[in-house]
Amino acid sequence: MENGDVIELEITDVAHGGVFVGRYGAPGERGRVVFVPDTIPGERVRVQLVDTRKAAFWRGEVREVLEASPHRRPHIWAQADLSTPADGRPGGADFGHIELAHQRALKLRVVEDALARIGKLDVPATIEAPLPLRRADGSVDQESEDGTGWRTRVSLHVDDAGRIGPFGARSHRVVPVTELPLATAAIAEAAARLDHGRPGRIDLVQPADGRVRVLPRPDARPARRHTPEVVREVVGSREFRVDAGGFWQVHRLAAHTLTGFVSDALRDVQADADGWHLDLYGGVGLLAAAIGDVVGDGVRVTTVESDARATEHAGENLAGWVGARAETARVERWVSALAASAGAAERERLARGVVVLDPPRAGAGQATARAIAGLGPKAIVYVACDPVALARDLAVFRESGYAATTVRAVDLFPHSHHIEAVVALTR
Ligand SMILES: C[S@@+](CC[C@H](N)C(=O)[O-])C[C@H]1O[C@@H](n2cnc3c(N)ncnc32)[C@H](O)[C@@H]1O
Repeated sequence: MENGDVIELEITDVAHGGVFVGRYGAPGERGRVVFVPDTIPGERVRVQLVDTRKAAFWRGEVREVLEASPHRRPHIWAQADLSTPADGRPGGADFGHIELAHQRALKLRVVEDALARIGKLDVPATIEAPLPLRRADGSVDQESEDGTGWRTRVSLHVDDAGRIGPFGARSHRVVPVTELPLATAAIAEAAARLDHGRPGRIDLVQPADGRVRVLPRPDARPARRHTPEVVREVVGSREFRVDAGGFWQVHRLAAHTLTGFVSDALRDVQADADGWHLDLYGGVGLLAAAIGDVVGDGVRVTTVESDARATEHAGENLAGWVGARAETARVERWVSALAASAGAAERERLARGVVVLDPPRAGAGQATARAIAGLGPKAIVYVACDPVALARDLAVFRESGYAATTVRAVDLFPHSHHIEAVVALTR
């Protein structure tokens, strides 16, 4: 077979990365794996092959759904629907054609598969929606019924012709759009008003004050950089300073939800004031604050983050705890330097402490995971945004004597394949 050929496939599974799996071959044979987006396990689809170079698998695109899954829905983003020609479909909502509850069942399957196949781990996993937030005035902020309107951060792109929009599905082609259903209403309105920009990126950010900031990030950067605006985010009764363009969780309920999940895990492992706790890949100190709230005023916690401005904010955000420190460093270097320099008293406090880590998509990696385990903390709480990287790191932690009892996934990215998970590990 070659690119352009059209085949019929039965879709049998979901894979990591927002694609689905069918096998092409004669009846009775295992057949060649074909990865296809925009479909659902159980569907029969007509697929055009778009990449047949590899021996192990091919890639295809759906041309027609012959037998639809009962979980198929009109796409949440009309322009991303299969009825739009492929080059006019925006990316970022690759599960938007699937009923919300079924998206979560599929994401759980991806997490379970990664744990079993890549991590060789037999750990049960669960999946939940973002936690509802009860405000001081008694009102409850919760996920919208259809799972839209959650993005408080959106990146759009401007191409050389001045077109503004998200990138297309699986491409770096700018696709102008008339709506942004995953964004908050205020961001969608601000995006609709954008009518020009220099080639590059435009970020739209809506912090807790509700006002949308438009942050142009042209490819041709100005010689003189301006000091970034600092905005305020709110989680429960706590405030966090963060650069408008700096890292903050994207779903409007994410910071609150992760604080809840991490606090539950810290209570489960009985984090207390005896230990020296670490918040690795700490950003502006969101999870260090969760440690402080669970452990109490006497907490000793250090947050480690590579971005100097984020660390500066973490220092201020955690100023209410005298035992809190914020350090700018790469985690891999900081942990090995600590391992080399810690004296007996520090080792003892580390052994009674908990390490919370929230690495970027690539995970901590083998060497860093091993070095973290080498510090010998009483427990590790891992916040992961990629199930495959999580499974790899959990396997390293298991070899180092740390076991997880459950993996608690949470859907902080509805209508996309992305998934977050929180895992508590003890020795
Ligand atoms: C997923 S974010 C988590 C931030 C924080 N826990 C939160 O929830 O707001 C990961 C953070 O790790 C930082 N980072 C990435 N690679 C790093 C490294 N090698 N060492 C230290 N920090 C790193 C990023 O700048 C980012 O702030």
